[in-house]
Order: sequence, then C-alpha cells, then structure tokens
Amino acid sequence: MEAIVCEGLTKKQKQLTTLKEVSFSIPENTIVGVVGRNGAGKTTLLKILAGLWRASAGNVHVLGENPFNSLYVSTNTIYISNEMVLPNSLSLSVLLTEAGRFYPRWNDDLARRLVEYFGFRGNDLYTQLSTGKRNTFNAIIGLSSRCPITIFDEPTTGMDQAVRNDFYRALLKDYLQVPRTILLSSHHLEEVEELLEAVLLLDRGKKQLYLPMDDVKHEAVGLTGRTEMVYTYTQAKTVFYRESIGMDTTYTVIKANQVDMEKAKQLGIQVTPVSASDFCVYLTRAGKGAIDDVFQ
Ligand SMILES: Nc1ncnc2c1ncn2[C@@H]1O[C@H](COP(=O)(O)OP(=O)(O)OP(=O)(O)O)[C@@H](O)[C@H]1O
Repeated sequence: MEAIVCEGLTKKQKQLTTLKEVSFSIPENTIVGVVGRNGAGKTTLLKILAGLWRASAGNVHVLGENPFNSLYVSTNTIYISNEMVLPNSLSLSVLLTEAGRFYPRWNDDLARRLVEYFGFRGNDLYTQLSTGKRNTFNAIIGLSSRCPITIFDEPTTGMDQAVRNDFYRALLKDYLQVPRTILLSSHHLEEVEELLEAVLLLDRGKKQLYLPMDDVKHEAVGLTGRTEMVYTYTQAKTVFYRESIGMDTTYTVIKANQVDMEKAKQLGIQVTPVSASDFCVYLTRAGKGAIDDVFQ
C-alpha cells in the first residue's frame, strides 16, 4: 500500500512557485531520502506532507488523507526539524512524558535509554541545550514516537560526527524492529545512502529524480580522456556533466548503460564509477560554470 501519494503537487509562496507539479508515491515502510541544493524545496515538501502547510494545487495523500488539518494524519505523523519549538519551562524528562501522551506508538523505554546514552539529564531545560544537543533531543523524540510517517528534516544539523553516526545507526536499528515510512532530508547523501531505499532529488522546486537507491548508485559513470576523443565518443549519448581537466583532458559523466567498455578502452578513455552523491550534485548544478571561474 502507498503511504504517500503526490500528484502534480504545486506550492506558491508570495511571488515564487516553490514546488512545481511534483508527482511521486512512497510505499509504506520504506526509508526515502529527500535531497537537493539549498532552496530546492525540501522543507516545503516535507511541511506539506506533515500537514503543516497547504498545497496550492495538485493532490497530496498521506495515509489516504489530505494531510492539511487532518487529525488522523497529525497523530500518525511526526515532523522533526531544527525549527522545533518546545516549551521553555518543561524539563527534558517532562517533555518526553508529554510526547508519550500524544503519540500512540511512543516507546518510553527507548526514549529514556537514548536520552541517557546521549548524556542528557532529565531535569535539563530544552532552551539551555546547545544547537547540536537540541537536535539530538529532537531526533530522540522522532525515533521514540515510532509514528507510521516519520519525517526528519535535516535532523543532524549541529551534531558532531560521532552523534550523527550514532543517530543513523539508531534509526536503522529501530526501523528494522518497527518498520515505518521514514523521510529524511539531508545535504549529505553520502552519509545516509546506506540507510535509504530510494532517493527523491528536488531541483528548484521540480522533481529531478526519484529512483531506488541501488539504481542511483549505478545510473552514471565518469569518462576521462583526451578532449576530442571524449566529445566524439559521447555524441548522441546522455551527458549529465562535463569538466575540463588540464589542457587537453575532459571528464564527462554519462548514463552508465550507454557505455561500451571495450570501445572506451580502445579510445584510451578511462571509465570510473560515479557515487550517488556526486551524481545528484552533477544533476543539480546551476549551469554557471565552476567556482574556479569566479577567480579568473
Ligand atoms: N515562508 C516562505 N515564504 C516565501 N518563500 C519561502 C518561504 N519558505 C521558503 N520559501 C522559499 O521556498 C523555496 C524553497 O525553500 P525550502 O526551505 O523548501 O528549500 P530547502 O530545499 O529546504 O532548502 P535548504 O536546503 O536551504 O534548507 C526557497 O526559494 C525559499 O526562499
């Protein structure tokens, strides 16, 4: 069954169209990464799915309902972001108790064990936590809620590397125990790719790609060789990205299934894999050349 379905989802904010006819569906009990450059529309999309914002056009169904103003969706969905505002006067321990009263599948034992593991004290106040600690606490709430739709919007902002690793590991372990639909937005695809079953890449409000993770990893290859050779070889092929390296060498990223390895070898062209993360970066370059051009 599909947990989330979007058809032609469009969002207008002031003069801007920040989501443009985005369509996709996510089966229940899957972990999907939502990636894209700054301003691509990730937060906008996630807030609409969480029922916090209303779509301007198109259809959105979360657990079979339009999420906006739906009590059913809001009790079965949690949206975790670094914009979360929790009451100043309540201790962390009381905040966990209150979260447990709201979310039907809340696991208090998990919450308390994570709080202890990450070095919180129950009587600390939320507003006195550092940014990384606050986001760690938010992430604990997100995990422990065990909501059927769990949305993490850049959850690791400010966390140090060890905490990020622990968080992703905890997420995977708990997901394996209690499968649910998890959306995770991140600027660091390389950090989360082992967790993800699919990737949704947004680019300036449009869906640029939505593929199973394994396909994203194998979608493109890089060709390095003499400029003329590479240009001739890649004619009529799907080129995602090109870059000059040195005087007469070019690096070109093309669709992997269009490469004949034998032919490339004969032409002296070296074929190398392209990581999922690099592939997404190549797909969403602004088309204004490279940063080096600024210094010329
Ligand atoms: N409240 C708002 N009013 C008007 N425009 C907004 C509002 N919130 C976001 N936008 C615009 O919508 C676009 C998408 O923003 P959004 O925050 O969804 O992107 P994002 O992919 O999450 O970016 P980032 O990676 O920087 O967090 C941006 O152009 C942003 O300026």
